[in-house]
Amino acid sequence: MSTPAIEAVSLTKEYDNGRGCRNVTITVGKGEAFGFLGPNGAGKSTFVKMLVGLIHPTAGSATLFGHKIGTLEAKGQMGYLPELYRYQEWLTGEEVVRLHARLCRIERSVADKRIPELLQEVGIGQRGKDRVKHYSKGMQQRLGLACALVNDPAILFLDEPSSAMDPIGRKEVRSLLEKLKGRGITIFLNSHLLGDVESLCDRMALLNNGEILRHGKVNEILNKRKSWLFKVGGYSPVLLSWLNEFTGLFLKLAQPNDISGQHVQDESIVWLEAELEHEEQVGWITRLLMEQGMILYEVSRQKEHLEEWFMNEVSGLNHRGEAE
Ligand SMILES: Nc1ncnc2c1ncn2[C@@H]1O[C@H](COP(=O)(O)OP(=O)(O)OP(=O)(O)O)[C@@H](O)[C@H]1O
Repeated sequence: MSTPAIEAVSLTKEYDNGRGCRNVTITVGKGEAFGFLGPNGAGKSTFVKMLVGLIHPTAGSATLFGHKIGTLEAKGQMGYLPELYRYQEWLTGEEVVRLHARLCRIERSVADKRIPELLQEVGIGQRGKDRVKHYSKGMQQRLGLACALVNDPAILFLDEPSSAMDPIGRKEVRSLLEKLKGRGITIFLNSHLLGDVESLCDRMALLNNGEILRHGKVNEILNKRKSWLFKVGGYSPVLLSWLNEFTGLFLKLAQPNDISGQHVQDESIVWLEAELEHEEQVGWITRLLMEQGMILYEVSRQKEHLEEWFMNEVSGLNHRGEAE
């Protein structure tokens, strides 16, 4: 088996106040995109800061491509966009990226070619000669992405990479990340933008109060809940109770906002929703509905989105977050 991009074993950072993150064990394969989710204060940034060598773990260990975290060998493999970034506002965008290139010991001729390309790629190609103090927050975040990419990293750590951007900027960053993933770069993404995690990441972990609560493949996690919708005519509440009693399932009326963009005019036409274990049950229900004289207009599978999954997972949890 090839060396994983990240291997963390019981990685722990306990701050003096007892907060931080505890016992995080994960493996991220080369070329994978990994999403790290959790409510505010769950410990996501703390974990990333340990991996990039900014803070020392209080217990456990981790490697990047087989190199111990914190070593030059590990740092040489990575690019990092911190959550709270701040660049020298008296420098121009180009100069900031050049400074990062020098810190990474990149030859001048290579940097000369790469810097304008990178600025172009992150969408501030026309503004490279402007001083950072004239950049908007979104442009500074784009600049941060260019800095993170300057050493052509094998792994990219991104802590909320588009938090300062408008919807257009976020969309552009999403496509850039898709492109980088396509080039084989491993991506570790801390994000509250669950749609981005859903579309980009292969696997994910959910952190709460510093500990991993769930982890796994994004599509497997989202496929676990198998909800189906049946659009039927000739509905009556009596028929619904009979159906539930007969099948032992829990069919219910779907709320209109569960079915985005679908408007039903006629009140005798409704959407029924059921969570089914097996796909064969769809045929069975369909037959029963028709046998009871209902008209079946449509059957569709309701895909759960990461947003709903996240809300279900964290609701009711005792989340310490930022509370005292
Ligand atoms: N230097 C520090 N000293 C003490 N406590 C800290 C320190 N840095 C973070 N914490 C606390 O550790 C916990 C985890 O913080 P962290 O920033 O890692 O969370 P996060 O999941 O990244 O949050 P967010 O989504 O808001 O960025 C929080 O309770 C935070 O207040």
